[in-house]
Amino acid sequence: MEEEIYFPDTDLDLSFTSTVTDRTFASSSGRSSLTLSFNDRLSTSSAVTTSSTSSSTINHRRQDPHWSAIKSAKLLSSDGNIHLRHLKLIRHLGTGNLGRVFLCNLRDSSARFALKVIDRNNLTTAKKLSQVETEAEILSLLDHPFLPTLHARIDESHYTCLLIDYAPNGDLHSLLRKQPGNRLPLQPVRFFAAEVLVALEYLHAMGIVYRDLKPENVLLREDGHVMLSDFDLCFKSDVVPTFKSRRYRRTSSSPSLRRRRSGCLSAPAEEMSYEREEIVSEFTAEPVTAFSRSCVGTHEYLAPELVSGNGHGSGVDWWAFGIFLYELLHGTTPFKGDSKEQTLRNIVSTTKTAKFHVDSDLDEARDLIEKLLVKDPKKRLGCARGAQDIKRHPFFDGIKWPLIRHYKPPEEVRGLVIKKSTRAHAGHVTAVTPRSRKSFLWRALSYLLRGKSSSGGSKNQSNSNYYHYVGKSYASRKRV
Ligand SMILES: Nc1ncnc2c1ncn2[C@@H]1O[C@H](COP(=O)(O)OP(=O)(O)OP(=O)(O)O)[C@@H](O)[C@H]1O
Repeated sequence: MEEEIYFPDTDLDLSFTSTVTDRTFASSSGRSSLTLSFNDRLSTSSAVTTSSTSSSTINHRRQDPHWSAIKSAKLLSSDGNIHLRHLKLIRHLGTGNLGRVFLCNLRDSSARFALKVIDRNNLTTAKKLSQVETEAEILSLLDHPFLPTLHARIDESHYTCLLIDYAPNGDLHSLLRKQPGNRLPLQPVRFFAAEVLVALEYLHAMGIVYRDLKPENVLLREDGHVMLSDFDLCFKSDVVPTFKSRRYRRTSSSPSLRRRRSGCLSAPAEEMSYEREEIVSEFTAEPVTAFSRSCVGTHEYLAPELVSGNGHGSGVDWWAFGIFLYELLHGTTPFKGDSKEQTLRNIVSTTKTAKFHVDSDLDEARDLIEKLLVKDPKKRLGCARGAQDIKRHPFFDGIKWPLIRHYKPPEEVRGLVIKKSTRAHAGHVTAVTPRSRKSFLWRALSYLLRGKSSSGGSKNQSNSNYYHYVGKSYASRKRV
């Protein structure tokens, strides 16, 4: 039986949070985020304030029990806001740089949340206060299935508390440590990487550069889908969205053909490659003009331009995405040295490159990682057109991006417990209803028929709807 801790109704001396603010990592790695400089922004508010955030306006979540619980609690609250007295603490989940995180639920409700409690009296530097404000500000902007929702911000006495979605499956780093060789098989890697990519794409479209991607910050929801966490190192800039059509030509080979190549069913080399040409309409919203000189992040994940301190933009997230992919597949990071200094030297060295396992199944992963771990950010995949180009890499072939939240999380991963009964209701994740499935199949079929009757190999497709993918599978049957 878990011990229940209630917030006092009147007494605001929440002494349970006042013991430590020094970082004691709950995560298994102890790899800490580094902050060498940051725009200091002081918050002077000390009054009791409670802000209800996006949850009151996010109507597409009305099926979500968390959303309903928050709504009911607000209705019953005398001032329409959530206060600490409405919450029941269940247990301590972990301690970070800024404060402690607790599992809690609303009184008279079974909906569980994570509560990040920051004791402002223990934040000794303006930089830390600024990070709290950054985290709260970024969280308040988010509305995405792979990112947490800020249900309420509660400022009482010297505490700032952020009530967010709870991720009961721990973090990806702890999950990796449970796998043989600390690495995951290819399919789960594709699943987690695709979801993280979509979350980064959304952040970038909002002008947010994340700067702290690592498996420790990829939490896993009850339904096995990801939830990025930790936004205190983010920076925000303007985004000028563009919409352009461009001719896109690609030659690739399918995994099944690669397998045949090595077996007795070996096909002639020219049959291995597919070439397809598409005219794609691309929506790009990437903070390409973002610029910061702050050196923040986690050593093994720092991009060379971050280490050298010459200024960086959103490309640091694509570098980190390359390191992330490498770590999921290899169980370690590619530039790790004996000391943090050596790691940084390896990152900036022009001669040091990532070493890969010799495994033909990893060919496409290797190619993608190499394109992401290009030391010059101008030549790095993703830096010109953002996530679009990464999504098109053969490593992600076959993924129907618009349906990504409906993909089944990998069940064969050791230590990942997916609660099936909640899959259709957890957060934003809803099952494809029979009706929508039917209409999807119908529209896919009619598109296919239209595609067959049209002449020529090039298709005018938008990558922002599923027609693109139906068209792609049709086109990929053609060999040149
Ligand atoms: N929404 C959540 N659901 C479940 N566990 C969480 C949640 N948020 C945080 N945690 C746990 O609490 C710990 C502390 O989280 P917190 O975000 O404060 O710090 P951190 O991730 O260690 O990073 P930093 O110190 O850089 O902010 C995490 O390691 C994680 O295990």
